[in-house]
Amino acid sequence: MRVEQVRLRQVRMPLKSYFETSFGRQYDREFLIVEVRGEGLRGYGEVSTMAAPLYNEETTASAWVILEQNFIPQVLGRDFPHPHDLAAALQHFRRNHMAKAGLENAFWDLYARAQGQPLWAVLGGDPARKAVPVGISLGIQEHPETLLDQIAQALQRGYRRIKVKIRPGWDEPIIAAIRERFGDIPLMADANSAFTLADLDLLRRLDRHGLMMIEQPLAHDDIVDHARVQAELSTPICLDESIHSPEDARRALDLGSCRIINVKVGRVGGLSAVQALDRLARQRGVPLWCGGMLESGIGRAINLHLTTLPGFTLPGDTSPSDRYWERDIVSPPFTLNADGTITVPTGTGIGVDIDEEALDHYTVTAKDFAA
Ligand SMILES: O=C(O)CCC(=O)c1ccccc1C(=O)O
Ligand SMILES: [Mg+2]
Repeated sequence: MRVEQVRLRQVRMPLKSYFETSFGRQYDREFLIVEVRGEGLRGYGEVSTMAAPLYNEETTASAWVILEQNFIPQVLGRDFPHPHDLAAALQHFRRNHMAKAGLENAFWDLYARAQGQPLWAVLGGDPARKAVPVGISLGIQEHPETLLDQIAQALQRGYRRIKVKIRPGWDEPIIAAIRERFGDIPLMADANSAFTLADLDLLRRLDRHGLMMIEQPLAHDDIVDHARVQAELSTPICLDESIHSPEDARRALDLGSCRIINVKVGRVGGLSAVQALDRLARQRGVPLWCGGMLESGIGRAINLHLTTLPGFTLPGDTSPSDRYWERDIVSPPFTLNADGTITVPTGTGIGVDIDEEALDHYTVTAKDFAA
């Protein structure tokens, strides 16, 4: 399959309500959509960067430059029999994983469409997973009552687990209040690196609440201190920010830095890396789940397909479109089934139709690259 043309778009979508984590409050999403064309077909990928380097070091602007100057010239006009071959052609470029994943995943979509297969099938997903169980990630609020109301609503809608964001000052007492009101619900907390080894006492207090896991309590670039904390806690630590590749995951598991891994396809550099992580996790008996970056319907579709890989055994952060957007860029938008699952699209490729009008509406800039 030859990469004949690439269209890069910078997109800005306002969130229905702000999303606050330990690193800040977001009112909208600014990211890139990559469209790859070949053999009369189009494939789509999403670059899940943020406008500022708050979650990781990439930004939407840096991803644009790297794609334009390095990644797109590397693949344009070339023929790749399989997406793994395109991934291999980008492998010598260091990091910039979200930019890389946007391009590689668009080619996966194109490849799957050319094969007449859904993305999940070419990835090696489990055909029995017609729908995947999902959870919700709830941001930091002005008042604890607001969060408790949101949890009540999420449970009523059928979400399979509740994740709440924590940071110093919005931590153990919040979890205690949730346990007090809702009892033994499937509950976890995500610190987005807001704590240090000096907070070990606080982490021990959190440990008493029987959480499913504590996500990324310590620094974004650490796997050593996390191992020390994991040795002290009975609650599994889940790493997010610290895992950039299957090799990072192997090292973290060897060190005992975590017992669960949050997989974000952008953070690890594309669907080929996700397949390798899935194999590693099954060998090691480590549960995986699909993380989220407040994706549009395109990134969301990709997340649903990859969650059919057999190592993904816990509910992910893939909520339905109306949790984030007044109008999504795919049609129909994703909805939550009453049993807390989202149905995996069945069409070829990512299996969703692009709402071109909505996509154009949200597009800030676009550029075409031809072989
Ligand atoms: O609903 C989602 O997409 C998950 C949201 C989420 O938790 C998140 C959103 C932006 C940046 C980091 C994270 C995270 O998982 O740490
Ligand atoms: Mg996280």
